[in-house]
Amino acid sequence: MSDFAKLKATRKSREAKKSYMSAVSNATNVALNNHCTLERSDDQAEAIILSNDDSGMQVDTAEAISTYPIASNAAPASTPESSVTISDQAMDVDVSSGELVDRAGFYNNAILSNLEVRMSTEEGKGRGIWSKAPWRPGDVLISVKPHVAALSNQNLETHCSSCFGPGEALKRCQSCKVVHYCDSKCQNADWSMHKHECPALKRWAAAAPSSSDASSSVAVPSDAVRCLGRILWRKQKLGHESIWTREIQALQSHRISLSKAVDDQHSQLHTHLAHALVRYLGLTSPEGLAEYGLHSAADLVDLVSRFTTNTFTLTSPNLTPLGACVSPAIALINHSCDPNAVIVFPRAGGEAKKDEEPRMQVIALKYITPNEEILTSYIDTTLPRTLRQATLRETYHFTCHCSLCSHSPRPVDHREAMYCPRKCSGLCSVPTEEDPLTRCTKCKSPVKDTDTVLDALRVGQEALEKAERLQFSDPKKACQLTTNLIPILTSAGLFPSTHPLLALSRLHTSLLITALPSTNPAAAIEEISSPQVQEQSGIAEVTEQESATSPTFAQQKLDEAIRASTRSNAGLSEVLQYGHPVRGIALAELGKLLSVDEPAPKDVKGPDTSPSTENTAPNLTPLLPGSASPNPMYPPSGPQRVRLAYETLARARNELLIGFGRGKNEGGEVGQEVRHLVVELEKEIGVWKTGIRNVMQSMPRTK
Ligand SMILES: C[S@@+](CC[C@H](N)C(=O)[O-])C[C@H]1O[C@@H](n2cnc3c(N)ncnc32)[C@H](O)[C@@H]1O
Repeated sequence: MSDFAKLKATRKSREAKKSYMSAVSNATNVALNNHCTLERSDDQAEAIILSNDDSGMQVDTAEAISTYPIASNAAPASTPESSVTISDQAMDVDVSSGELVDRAGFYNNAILSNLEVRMSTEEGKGRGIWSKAPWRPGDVLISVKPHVAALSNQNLETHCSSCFGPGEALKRCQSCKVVHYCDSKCQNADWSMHKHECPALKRWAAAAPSSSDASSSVAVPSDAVRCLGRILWRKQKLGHESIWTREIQALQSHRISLSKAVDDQHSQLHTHLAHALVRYLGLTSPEGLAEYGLHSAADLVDLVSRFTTNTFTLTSPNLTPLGACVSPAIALINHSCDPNAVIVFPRAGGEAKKDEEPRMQVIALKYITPNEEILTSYIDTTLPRTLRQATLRETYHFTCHCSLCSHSPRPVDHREAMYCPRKCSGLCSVPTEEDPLTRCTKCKSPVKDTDTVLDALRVGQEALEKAERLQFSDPKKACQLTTNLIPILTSAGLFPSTHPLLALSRLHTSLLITALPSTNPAAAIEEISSPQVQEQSGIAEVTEQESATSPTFAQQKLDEAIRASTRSNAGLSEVLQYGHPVRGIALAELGKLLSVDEPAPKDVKGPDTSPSTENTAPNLTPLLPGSASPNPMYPPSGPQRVRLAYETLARARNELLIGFGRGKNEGGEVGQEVRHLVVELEKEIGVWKTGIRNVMQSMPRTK
């Protein structure tokens, strides 16, 4: 076999790339925040009959929130006016001194070795976790199985409800027909919970308006309601004095803040959850709640508030949101918009360690010194300060004073920046309604056309919200929106990491990847030439389809996805810390796209014989310097593309080794997969080099 043939053979052996593509396509909705944003499900909460009785138990939580006083055993964290309630039954804060007293003895156990729980000196911040030792980026600080977890409704059929892994041949519970498991081992592991959940799910479905349609959204309660159900059943089983229960009881609650804002969306969500939970438990009278240790409506609201304040998004190893979970130890970590740690679910142990899943880990993102507080971000830190602050206030009831919120990055925050109007290569802050005057920080030229920029920002935000809503129900329309809006924002001069341009670029990338045509030529030919298709669709349609499955079309779409992914990566690298898991996943996604066999490569001039650039960063800027226009020569084709794929994946691996943990973790499931790809590409590049050397040696020497 000639070297060229060998090369082609290597390229063919990368057929497994189709699975890379499906892996890539799955990352359509990467979670940027660890804490869970809970949504209402259409679960007939309104149908619950609100009852008041003499015992004072009331199921209408909205009213309860404003009516009921603080439970007498609740210990305010700092001052009596504090809106924060922590540790009632756990009694771990001495009310008079405000000191943390670990009476239950559960915080400083093995989970927290080289870490400790302390009371924050900052007003209202409550407890937090501090480091007792130095840590390096990529170190695993905490590794636990959550106390409870539940898949979101859309993942119930595609993932195992015990180990939370994906599966193609999952087995459905015969009785409730809702949850699925890999096998009987997974089912047995979940049985102690599911035996309570199963009849509750059946009861819920039977009461749903169209109970015949088990897949309808009203037939299954939301993940939040199912998680809350699991908390109460487990609490009942283990006893109210067990450490497990006391850890849940010790979670921080914001019930009092809710009472001050009964009409806001967040309070409505609480009311809705409380209603739905009562119904899910099948309770007909309020006394029924007592068997779960809830003796007043205030207790119920406290439980829901603890849950919403301390719930995390359970994600796949590529950060796709899968559901919700609660871990009291990890929930002790306070927030910063510039965090030194992240929370991930790396699934690093593969099949062999499946029974330990889902494993939730806190990973150091930066060097951490002893006596430094461990801080993660509850929200998307690519957002500008005003949006971050609004989300934190609304959902977590505090004002963030982290370094990023107190001192805006100088000279310009890249989350709200635009290019100099005179293209001097400097940047300006984007204008705002309140502060329309802005100038280039380098040449001091003012931005004159502020209305155009303000309009672009406004329509960009509206389009983003609309496209996010449509991304699953009507992805084509969502893609149309992102395709139309991105050029408007870039021509207004916005910097790639500016909000909402970055968010639109990321959504656009994931929509393009999901819509990629099959890159398998065999499949494409089959679709074109199938007589059935020809008969049914008529010639005109076949021609249309032909173009949609032609290699040239596939190449165009692939290149478009690569350009979009490159633009997203360029934006993310401006605003996220090196090694942030979102950066690692986005880079891996780009590397995989670049490593896909080109369906219709451009004229391949010959192998890239340039020296290895393993340690240099690939050029991820498809933009012409100082402007928002894409470089028309990007992406490269042939061997240059293979080399770029190799460099991008090698760089992704380095970042994944931080974001998903070094050592045994090996960057989690995605990091391990990327390592295999890097090795394959290295071999391929080696074949190119050998081929070139052989060709050179066989050529007659010229004097
Ligand atoms: C998940 S809990 C964190 C642990 C909590 N401090 C405790 O004592 O249980 C989230 C709550 O902690 C408080 N918190 C977290 N980060 C904060 C910060 N940076 N500043 C002020 N309060 C914060 C807020 O009350 C927030 O709702």
